[in-house]
Amino acid sequence: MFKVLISDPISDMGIQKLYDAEDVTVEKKTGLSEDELAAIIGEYDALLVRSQTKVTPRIMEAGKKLKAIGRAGVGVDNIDLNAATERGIVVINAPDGNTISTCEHTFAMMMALARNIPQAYKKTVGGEWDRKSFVGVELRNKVLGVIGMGRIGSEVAKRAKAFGMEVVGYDPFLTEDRAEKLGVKLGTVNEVSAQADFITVHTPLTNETRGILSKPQFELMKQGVRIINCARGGIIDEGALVEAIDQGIVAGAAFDVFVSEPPTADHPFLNNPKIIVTPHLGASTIEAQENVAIDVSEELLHILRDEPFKNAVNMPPVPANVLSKLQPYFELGDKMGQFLAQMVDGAIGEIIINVSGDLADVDTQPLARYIIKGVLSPYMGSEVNIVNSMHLAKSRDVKIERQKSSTTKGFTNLISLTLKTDKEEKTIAGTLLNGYGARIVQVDQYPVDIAPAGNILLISHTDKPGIVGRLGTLLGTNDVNIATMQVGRKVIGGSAIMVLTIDKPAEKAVIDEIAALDGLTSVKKIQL
Ligand SMILES: NC(=O)c1ccc[n+]([C@@H]2O[C@H](COP(=O)([O-])OP(=O)(O)OC[C@H]3O[C@@H](n4cnc5c(N)ncnc54)[C@H](O)[C@@H]3O)[C@@H](O)[C@H]2O)c1
Ligand SMILES: O=C(O)CC[C@@H](O)C(=O)O
Repeated sequence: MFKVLISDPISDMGIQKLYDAEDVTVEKKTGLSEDELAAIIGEYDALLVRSQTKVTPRIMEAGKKLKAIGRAGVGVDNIDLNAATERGIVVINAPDGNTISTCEHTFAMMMALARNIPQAYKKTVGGEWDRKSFVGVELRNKVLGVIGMGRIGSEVAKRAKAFGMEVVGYDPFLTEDRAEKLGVKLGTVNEVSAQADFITVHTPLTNETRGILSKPQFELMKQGVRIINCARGGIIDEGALVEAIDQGIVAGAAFDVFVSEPPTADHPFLNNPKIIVTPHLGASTIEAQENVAIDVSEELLHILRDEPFKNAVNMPPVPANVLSKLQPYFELGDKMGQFLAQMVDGAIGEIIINVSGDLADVDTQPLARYIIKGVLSPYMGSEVNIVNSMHLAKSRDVKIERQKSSTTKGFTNLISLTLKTDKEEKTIAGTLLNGYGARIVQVDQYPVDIAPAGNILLISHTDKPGIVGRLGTLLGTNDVNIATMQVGRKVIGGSAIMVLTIDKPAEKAVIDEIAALDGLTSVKKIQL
């Protein structure tokens, strides 16, 4: 008999399958402190949570029998995934069940914003009959900017079309084809910022998306733009938004999520009459809570019964003989993926992985999972992992090709990675060097020797005197210390690259200054 503990309020209808299962007993104990949970978790085979329970390494250490942790929802920010993976605990989530509810909440926020409903309600119930202060705007014929066109963003776009809005969207995975099918015009973040009357964000919170709408974007926006965030706090810079409201650029904003939740009483959003707020209610509908509970309960039963399951967000088992050959290359593969994903421009359409040497003797799928996780993680953050990376890439129509070849170019083993986007095709190669560890040994056609870690600047330029000096001076002036520097070229005076590792990330303004140097073709900031 398996024992399942439910430690957050979760829809009873949704977990009926667990109650009905003859091989499962279910106990509900909500509101437990970490101490209380740690004291009892040892009895249970599975734990089912929403977002309140923090499943820390200590809880997992105490959960000696734990086989699975289920999250009734999308974000697994409250579960320590590394600790779960280390202990072989499968973590599953329910990514689809709350899409529509969150999309509808976004629309509710957009309409409340357009018609000042919360503000008007407050005055009316306060006894005032004020019709002059709350003249709104129509959605029809307005431009909606959608940043992040995944599950929720795409549903929002569809509904906006029905309201007669024009939609302009940005997502690194949004190809021309898919955009056309959705009736969405493609744009960059800055283009979306400049064109939209309403802007809504639907990305995860990652290094790339943190502050994706900040001061420079607000400065590009139309006077009177309205902003909505029902995704994650921090995607829109909270301080810059308040400033843009004060400057009259932003007419109003609607937020369901905050950098820190719940926000403190002095949070600037709470006393601003132009900002409407809800307490992270996107997924709070009867239907969504039922859907996510059904999805996660079914998956938990599969895991407990050793049946195949799909929505794991951490690690699957790999046969020992395959693991021993591939494991040393997992981290390199992940870093190569992150490196190349930050190097390319455009929407990724194809990932080609080529291995040679001993690595070619085994099934390289587990390694490919790490590489693809690396490729997707700058866009998807902690949502992507080695269990779901292939699935996520394929579900976004990204073609994956695994090849084997006999050319190791003098190395014992070589991994070569190519990304094809709608704009370009780029390749890097990496290996493990005896005594030196992981190295990227080729970037495009140039031989290099880069440890894939820390802050890297990758610069394409024309090979001519003075560039290295000007760049060094510029970085020095901006207090950016160069740790290592390499240059590579094909012919004297031709195209060349420079790879610098620097001691701290370069600010956007510094990158812009570098890009403006005479002779430079491109500069890419890579963070590993
Ligand atoms: N308010 C709530 O209660 C609630 C409920 C559900 C989901 N969410 C949040 O909503 C967000 C979207 O959820 P989803 O289910 O649509 O996820 P999803 O994975 O289907 O879509 C996210 C999209 O963001 C894109 N993206 C990643 N980096 C980007 C970047 N730099 N610029 C533009 N786009 C980028 C991805 O390519 C992907 O298509 C998540 O943050 C999720 O946690 C909030
Ligand atoms: O209401 C919840 O459980 C949070 C939902 C949402 O933020 C998610 O990531 O699924």
